[in-house]
Amino acid sequence: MDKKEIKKTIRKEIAHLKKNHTMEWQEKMSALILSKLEETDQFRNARSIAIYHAIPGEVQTESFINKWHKAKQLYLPVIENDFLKLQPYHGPDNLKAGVFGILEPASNHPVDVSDISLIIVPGVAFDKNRNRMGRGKGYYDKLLKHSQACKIGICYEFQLIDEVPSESFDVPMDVVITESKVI
Ligand SMILES: Nc1nc2c(c(=O)[nH]1)N(C=O)[C@@H](CNc1ccc(C(=O)N[C@@H](CCC(=O)O)C(=O)O)cc1)CN2
Ligand SMILES: Nc1ncnc2c1ncn2[C@@H]1O[C@H](COP(=O)(O)OP(=O)(O)OP(=O)(O)O)[C@@H](O)[C@H]1O
Repeated sequence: MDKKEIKKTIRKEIAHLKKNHTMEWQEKMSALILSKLEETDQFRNARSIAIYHAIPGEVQTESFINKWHKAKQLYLPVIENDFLKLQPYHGPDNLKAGVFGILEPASNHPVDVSDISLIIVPGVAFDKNRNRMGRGKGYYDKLLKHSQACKIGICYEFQLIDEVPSESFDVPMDVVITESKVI
């Protein structure tokens, strides 16, 4: 199997594992994961932080976004012509459903990625070398390529696998956080 095929198989396996976890479980674990994130120096020192608005099965970020958006400048991804742009988050009333039904900021003032000091990255799976794979569209790879920011991947423990088949364009994380460890 080539790397693309292996990634496809992993995506199916993780999607299957996600079905075993209720939203209640996800909310509880997400709170644990995000409390570990809050304890990192990278988070404490960051003023401008990119995060994502979660969909079911991902580490749930809504309470965290509400908690921090006044103390830090938060940005959320918006898909524009097959590229991710980071738009400032101005509160829950300023969101609209974008492609794939993910909530995105409605305003259009994208920030330069070089102005962001920390990017919280979602992923389908990560490994102990902090390699990451996503949903297979390369959106985050293309965004992270242009960024010097600290990149922190967050996921549930069941999304940590032995080895993500990393390809030349995959950008590794600086830190990966699950409910039971910080890698
Ligand atoms: N919460 C969140 N926001 C994000 C991302 C993400 O992974 N999570 N993205 C990271 O790139 C971008 C959106 N990328 C996406 C890429 C593909 C699919 C997708 O293929 N959806 C399938 C089924 C869902 C699945 O893969 O399980 C579909 O709609 O048919 C969804 C989002 C930007 N915003
Ligand atoms: N830096 C890049 N420049 C151009 N194309 C890229 C780049 N990175 C990835 N791609 C393209 O995107 C496709 C998907 O890549 P990959 O499977 O690594 O996505 P992913 O990491 O799972 O997705 P995502 O980053 O959206 O979460 C690749 O086949 C590649 O052609």
